[in-house]
Amino acid sequence: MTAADVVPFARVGVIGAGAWGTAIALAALRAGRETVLWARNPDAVEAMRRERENTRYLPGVPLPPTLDLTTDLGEIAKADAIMLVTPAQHLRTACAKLQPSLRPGTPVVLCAKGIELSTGCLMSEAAEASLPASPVGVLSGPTFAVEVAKGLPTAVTLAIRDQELGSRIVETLGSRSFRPYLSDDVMGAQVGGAVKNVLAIACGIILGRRLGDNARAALITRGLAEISRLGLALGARPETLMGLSGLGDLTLTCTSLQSRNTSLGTALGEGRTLSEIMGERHSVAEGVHTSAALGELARRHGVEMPICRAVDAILNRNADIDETIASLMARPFRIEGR
Ligand SMILES: NC(=O)c1ccc[n+]([C@@H]2O[C@H](COP(=O)([O-])OP(=O)(O)OC[C@H]3O[C@@H](n4cnc5c(N)ncnc54)[C@H](O)[C@@H]3O)[C@@H](O)[C@H]2O)c1
Ligand SMILES: O=P(O)(O)OC[C@H](O)CO
Repeated sequence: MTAADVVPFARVGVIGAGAWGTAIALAALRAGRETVLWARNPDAVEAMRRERENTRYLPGVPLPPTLDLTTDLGEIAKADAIMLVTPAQHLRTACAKLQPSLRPGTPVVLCAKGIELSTGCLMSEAAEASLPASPVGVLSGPTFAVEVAKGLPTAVTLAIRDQELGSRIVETLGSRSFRPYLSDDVMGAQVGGAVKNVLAIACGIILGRRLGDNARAALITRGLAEISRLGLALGARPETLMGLSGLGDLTLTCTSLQSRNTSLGTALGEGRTLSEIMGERHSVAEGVHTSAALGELARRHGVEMPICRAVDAILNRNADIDETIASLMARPFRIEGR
């Protein structure tokens, strides 16, 4: 089958009008699709309709009049393909609310990056349990929402088991500025995106403590080793972990203060407390929850993740930053690659 034979879906529904949901809706519109964006808050929908801007989560980016906005999940369920873009901890509830009106066979593409705290489930595991009649895919990669929303060049991984369906989703979302690469490694496409948020907090701490560029490069590299160990234990393919959703997203997130996880880590490193930082923010920093979920998941699979464990200890068990860094550096010397 050539690209010319692949028929894109006509109508895309996007659940979640945070920064990323809004940016994905704009990418779908730019690709030429009818697009409807769902937000749970009627006042937010009213404000977006009136101002043609998502002033709370994606200020400064105009919303074209062709973007439909709704609070009715029934409207979303009529779409041919659905993008699910709530924060990771709310994904299961969103699936449960969507399920009664969803037509069997409608693909649902998960865009959250994280691990469910209450169960240790990756996003596809949580969604497949709630939506047994829907093919579930994953979209992940190095993607700051504002850049996608403005149409700056971006590439992502789109992973789904059914490759024919995957090709249709690629055609549906792909454009001259948004380039999805198709994969069938659904597990692999999620691991990098979830773990990099925790590693980005660690990189931020290093920035905030002014520990230097060497330390950050070491952390990114050893962090990639942690992603790889966990990914392989969960059945991911190495090339996925080295691709856009793995190495690509790790590189982006750990090297930019645009990242909410990196900037949260920086503030921690500068001496602020987690509750102070969280009290000033309304947008999500997924690494906080995922760091707590990762410990148990890694233990269950016999995987060593010392950097992620250190972030969890600092965020969730009040560990002292300098002592935690000192104990990471005091670990026994190792052979690289093992
Ligand atoms: N922003 C980005 O650049 C970006 C890029 C790629 C992936 N992601 C991922 O997408 C997911 C969403 O991130 P975001 O940037 O859109 O977040 P955001 O902080 O911009 O917005 C959060 C959204 O979640 C909604 N929300 C809060 N509680 C909810 C609940 N109980 N049920 C349903 N919705 C709820 C809010 O109303 C808001 O629309 C995260 O997992 C994030 O890691 C974000
Ligand atoms: O701002 P962050 O840290 O949530 O990162 C956003 C995206 O995941 C980057 O790919």
